Amino acid sequence: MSRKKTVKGKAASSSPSAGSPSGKGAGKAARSSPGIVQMNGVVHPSRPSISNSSEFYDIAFKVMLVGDSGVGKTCLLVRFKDGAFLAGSFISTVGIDFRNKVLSIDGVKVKLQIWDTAGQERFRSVTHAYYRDAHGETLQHTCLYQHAWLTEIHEYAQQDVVLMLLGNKADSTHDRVVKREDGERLAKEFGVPFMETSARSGLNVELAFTAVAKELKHRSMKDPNEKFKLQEYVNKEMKGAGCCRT
Ligand SMILES: Nc1nc2c(ncn2[C@@H]2O[C@H](COP(=O)(O)OP(=O)(O)OP(=O)(O)O)[C@@H](O)[C@H]2O)c(=O)[nH]1
Ligand SMILES: [Mg+2]
Repeated sequence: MSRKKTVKGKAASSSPSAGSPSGKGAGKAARSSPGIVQMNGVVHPSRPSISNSSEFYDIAFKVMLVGDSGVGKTCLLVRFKDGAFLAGSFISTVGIDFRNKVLSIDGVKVKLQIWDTAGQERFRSVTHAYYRDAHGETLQHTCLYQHAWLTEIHEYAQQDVVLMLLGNKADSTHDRVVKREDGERLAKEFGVPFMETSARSGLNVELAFTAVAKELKHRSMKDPNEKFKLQEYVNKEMKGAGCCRT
């Protein structure tokens, strides 16, 4: 199989240890990501950004993180990409940003281009424009609004998009808003896989993205000898909130 090279955008090269990853901030500075430049939250067409860091891959997919503001989308992405937790004050994402990560799935290099969207209502029209090309989506939920998010995905995303519902902040009874049973019930209602995650402890973060990558790879390669059931895989691999998987 021929290998392609991935070029990361500027967003992928920023350091989380700086405390303010790309995609966060007051929106004063211009930053670039593929095809867009964000300036004070306004999106303008542009050329793709150039970076000297690259990695080979076989297939690529676009995954979007969507959900209410403050549920931990950016922290989940930073945990997955860099293995770090963004402690400190909450800085809401302005517009949209992305990071690339290449996973090795059953010997195939799968590149996930993960888009971190802004949960704030005022950026919703920006997010809508990105749904169309997304192959996978993960949702984080704080409350009953998930019905609205799922409805929105059905309206704007491709019909066969891979969905995963995540209940983040499983490490903290204080910070979490939704009980596990409620998350499970909602996921069942919509027929999507569900798992609890924690960007702080790392619980199930790798698993969430790997499961989506496996499902996408399985669908795209259509290997009749390979059987993969997303929900079964998640149920088998998932760790409880009491555990410490990172
Ligand atoms: N306890 C705990 N706190 C978390 C976790 N994930 C994120 N947080 C905290 O929740 C706050 C919001 O996290 P973000 O990742 O910035 O939230 P977001 O969903 O990206 O928000 P928007 O960019 O506004 O859409 C921050 O103060 C984080 O430190 C987690 O797993 N556990
Ligand atoms: Mg954010």
